[in-house]
This record gives sequence, structure tokens and C-alpha cells, in this order.
Amino acid sequence: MNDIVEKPRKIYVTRQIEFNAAHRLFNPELSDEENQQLYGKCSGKYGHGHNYLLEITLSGIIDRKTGYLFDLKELKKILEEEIVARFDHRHLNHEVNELAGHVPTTEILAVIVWEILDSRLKTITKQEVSLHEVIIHETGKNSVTYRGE
Ligand SMILES: Nc1nc2c(c(=O)[nH]1)N=C([C@H](O)[C@H](O)COP(=O)(O)OP(=O)(O)OP(=O)(O)O)CN2
Ligand SMILES: [Zn+2]
Repeated sequence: MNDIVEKPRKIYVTRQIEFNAAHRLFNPELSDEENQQLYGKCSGKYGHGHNYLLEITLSGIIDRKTGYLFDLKELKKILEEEIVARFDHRHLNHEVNELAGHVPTTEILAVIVWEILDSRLKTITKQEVSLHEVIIHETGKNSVTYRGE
């Protein structure tokens, strides 16, 4: 039985969060016609909205004392502070500093979410835990995965 926590085992925990946001796929370095050709209806002048669903996965070794890799209540709090507070009910082209100068595609969003969470987790002294994966579902059919590479 003790073998369960005595042997260092790599394990993964995942927490989902949601936020709603508006965006417009538009590259200001291109003409209106080029944007229309590239992004179609997603480049519409007034933007459109999504209910984003994120899956954030941490990896590391189970703590012998707690039996946790990382307390999911604590992860929930971090995600509310770092992600929901920053992105929920925002217009991604205009209201999020980290996205300034970028076309707010799901790929760009996934990398920015990674950078934000990776920095925050590095302030926590539990070195056995690291960010493993960020998945963002932009629609029920479209999703992007980033693993920090
Ligand atoms: N590689 C990417 N392609 C697209 C992205 C993206 O972020 N990365 N984003 C979009 C748009 O944001 C768009 O709003 C997605 O819309 P759409 O493809 O129409 O979404 P659905 O899956 O819900 O559409 P169906 O019409 O039901 O297929 C576009 N491309
Ligand atoms: Zn969109």
C-alpha cells in the first residue's frame, strides 16, 4: 500500500474554466479586402462572441503528505484571478493588455494563457508541479492545445 506514495509517480490534474468574450479576427497590417479573404465572417467590423472553455492540466509527483499533486481548490482560485478576471466579458481586441498587437485567435490566446499561468505557478514554491497543457475550446467543434514548446 505504501508503494502508492513512496514511488515517485508522474500524474496529471485538470481543471476546467469558462469565460465569455468578444473578438474580431482582423490584422491591421492587411487591407479590409485581405482580412475579409483571410478571416471571412470572423472579420466582421463589430466582432462576435464565444463561450470559451479552457482545460488546464498540471503535472508532477503526488505529495506524500496530502495525496494531492496540487489542490484543485487552489488551482480554481488561481484561474479565477489570472484568467476569468482578465478575459471574462471583455473584447479581446481592445481590453486585454496581453493581447495588444495580436490577432486574437485561439492559438494566440492559448500561448498567452500559458505564459500567464506558467509565471504564476513559478511563484509557488512546489517545484514538483508544472504546467503541462492548455486546451481552449473556442466553439463546440474547434479547439487548440498548447504544451509550452
Ligand atoms: N486556426 C483557427 N481557425 C479559426 C479560428 C481560430 O482561432 N483558429 N477562429 C475562428 C473564428 O473565431 C470563428 O468564430 C469560429 O467560427 P466557426 O468556425 O464558424 O465556428 P463553428 O465551429 O461553431 O462553426 P460551424 O459553422 O458550426 O462549423 C475561425 N477559424
Ligand atoms: Zn470567433
